[in-house]
Amino acid sequence: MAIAHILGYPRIGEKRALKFAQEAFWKGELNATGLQEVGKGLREQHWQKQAGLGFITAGDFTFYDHVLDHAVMFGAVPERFGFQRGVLSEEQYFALARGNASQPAMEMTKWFDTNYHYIVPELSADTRFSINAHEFLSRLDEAQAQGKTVKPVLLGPVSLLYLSKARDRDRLQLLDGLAEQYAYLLRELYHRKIEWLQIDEPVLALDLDDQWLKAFERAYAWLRTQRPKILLATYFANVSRYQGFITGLPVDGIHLDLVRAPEQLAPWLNALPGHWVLSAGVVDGRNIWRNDLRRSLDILQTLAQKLGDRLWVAPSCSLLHTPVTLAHEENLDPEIKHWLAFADEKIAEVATLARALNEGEGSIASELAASDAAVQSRRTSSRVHNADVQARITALDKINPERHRAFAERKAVQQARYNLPALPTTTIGSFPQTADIRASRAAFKQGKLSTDRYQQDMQQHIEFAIREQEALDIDVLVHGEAERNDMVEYFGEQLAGYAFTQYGWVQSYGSRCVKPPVIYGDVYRPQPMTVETARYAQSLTSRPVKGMLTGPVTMLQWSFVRDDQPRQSTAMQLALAIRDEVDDLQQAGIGIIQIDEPALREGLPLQQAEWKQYLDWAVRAFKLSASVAEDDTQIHTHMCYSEFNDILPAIAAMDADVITIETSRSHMELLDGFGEFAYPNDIGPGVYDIHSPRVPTIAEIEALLRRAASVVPLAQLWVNPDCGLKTRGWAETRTALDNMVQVAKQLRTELAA
Ligand SMILES: CN1c2c(nc(N)[nH]c2=O)NC[C@@H]1CNc1ccc(C(=O)N[C@@H](CCC(=O)N[C@@H](CCC(=O)N[C@@H](CCC(=O)O)C(=O)O)C(=O)O)C(=O)O)cc1
Ligand SMILES: N[C@@H](CCS)C(=O)O
Ligand SMILES: [Zn+2]
Repeated sequence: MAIAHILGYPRIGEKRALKFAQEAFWKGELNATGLQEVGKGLREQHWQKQAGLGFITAGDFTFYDHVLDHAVMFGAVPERFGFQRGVLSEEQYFALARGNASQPAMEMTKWFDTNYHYIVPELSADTRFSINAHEFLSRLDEAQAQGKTVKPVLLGPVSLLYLSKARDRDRLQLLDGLAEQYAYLLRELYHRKIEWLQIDEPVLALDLDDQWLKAFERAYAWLRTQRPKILLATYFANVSRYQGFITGLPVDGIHLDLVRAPEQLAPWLNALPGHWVLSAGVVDGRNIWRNDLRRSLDILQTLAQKLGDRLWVAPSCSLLHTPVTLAHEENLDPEIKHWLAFADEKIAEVATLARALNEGEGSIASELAASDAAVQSRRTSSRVHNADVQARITALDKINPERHRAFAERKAVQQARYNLPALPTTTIGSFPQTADIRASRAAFKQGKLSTDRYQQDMQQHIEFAIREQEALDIDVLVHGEAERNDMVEYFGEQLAGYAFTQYGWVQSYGSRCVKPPVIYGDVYRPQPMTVETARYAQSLTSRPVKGMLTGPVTMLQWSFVRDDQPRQSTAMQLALAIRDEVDDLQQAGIGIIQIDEPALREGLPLQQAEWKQYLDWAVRAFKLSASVAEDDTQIHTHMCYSEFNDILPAIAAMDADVITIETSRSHMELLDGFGEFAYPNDIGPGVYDIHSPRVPTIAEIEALLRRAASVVPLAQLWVNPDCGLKTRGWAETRTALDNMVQVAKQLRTELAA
């Protein structure tokens, strides 16, 4: 019997019940019991949806982040919070993720190459791991009460350690202490008669040195006896190069991502130990396309002949990265909707595939026919293919990706045009997305507010933001992005080749979600997207207002993308669409234009051997979008949420006139890279951590700016926050920016003296 299962299910609920409960709890509008009830209800719902599978998966739910939950479960709560060992209250748990009055939050960073962010465990020489699995086990009890076979999931010890940061000690020295605690937990699961446990070791997707590979041997040696059978789950890459190590581990099966890395199947089939199961991840857990069941079945049937009962069928990775269900999507074009599968539909797909293996292809005749029809319609639909876009792409080589003149000459003409002071101040684009703004948009979307009224509302918010910035005496203004639901979705809604959903939410971090739009066809820009708004904002002030665009790589990275052509082909189409907008903005008199690329680093392949190829096309896409700018049009770009030291040459090759980049959260660590690599153009290292409601003091901002000035020549330096301010409130934003401008002015005076 082939078994169908999933590696994990989205936690947020069909209509984001988790988000609303979390935020109500944080506002004091819901108590801890109420919050726990919402969690319990969601878990039950998620298990019911998995009822047709061979297992229901437990341990994948979290009230904030699963990496944080593991740190808490294994007793790695940072001492600085002063919490007593043992079970944390809900307030204490959230304090770790979000900070409290006395402590900043734990660090948050990107989960591999996804748009999900995890909380980075903080370790030190004093860390003493000590298991407290009360919550994990009580959720396991809940799952078992569903009357189904339960497969719990854990993040593995090596990945947990690798993803942590240790202040004053080599993390590997902490490995045995951690693995020992895992062994206690596994023993408990064994006594509870759990037959299979899934252990995720996603770091196997990365380039690991010998030390880390040996860490697997050492950690898993603790897990040899008195434990359930272990399915070692890998995803996001080909892991066959570590086969020698992996097959030596005391586990009982492996999950492979056969969507991202189908080429690893053959080597694995040859090397699979005789008693291991193979969980074949054939349904795409990172994208929303309906599975081509016939194609999957071809692969699976060959596997089944060889493996028999040792074959499991699964999505490629946890379904955390897909929206929950298509069930509530009423506005999607029916043809396009027919091409899609969200988490619930993917569960049905793996169940269908397993049924075909167990009961014969005839048992899924109607599902196969529907899948064939969807494949055929997507392949031939006129919605997908556009001759004009193809013609432009064919002629791509005729577009010069370089600006007309070199940076130094451009800088001179731009300075002549704008006459900005030394250390110019600016912000990154968004100002607080207030409840007012969101309520207007919600009313507009529900048809309760006319287009005219909505636009008037947005203009009022824009005018408010402009006046605030003038009062703060900022040099280069922004319109504040009030009209944007999201920096990617907003453009996706206006570009041809894109579809967008009503409830296709995916968790980004904590309670924050994004609704990635879907690129289903050739992308082009039917009409200008931001020109009227930019023109309006500029009409309100004599100071320059930056036009604000999302760049092609970020549009690609934060959308669900076509799987019927290479990513880079879609990136070039996006680049041309943005290029058209840059040109229209400059024709409309907008002389400073920011093309945001926060996801450029995130899109970097997980394995270094593939970096160059990616960076070549990603940088080219950005340059194509920007090179239409005249020399006196100043192109800014912005990056955040990542560490950039390893790609500084590629960032420099983008040749933006100014880059504003997140640095304050990491205490300007980025600037260490400047020792070896002198960034050639202007740069604004962030001096205000916008992730925290805490207002940075003048002294803090000054220290950061002085640190920046010790590495970057003053003539190249801009002063700005780390990122946009959409998640902040106006009161804190105003004070923080006031402090920032004061510091810039003070340093300017010092310079002039
Ligand atoms: C910079 N970041 C972004 C990433 N990815 C993106 N696609 N976009 C990004 O900006 N990745 C890295 C980071 C991640 N950071 C964030 C930060 C903040 C959010 C966030 O605030 N998300 C919002 C949803 C934003 C949105 O789409 N808003 C819509 C709909 C608002 C809504 O929920 N409306 C309610 C009713 C209105 C009300 O009364 O509030 C409803 O529809 O029910 C809009 O503004 O129109 C969030 O709430 O989670 C995400 C990632
Ligand atoms: N312009 C965007 C960039 C976020 S990364 C903003 O300010 O929100
Ligand atoms: Zn940003």
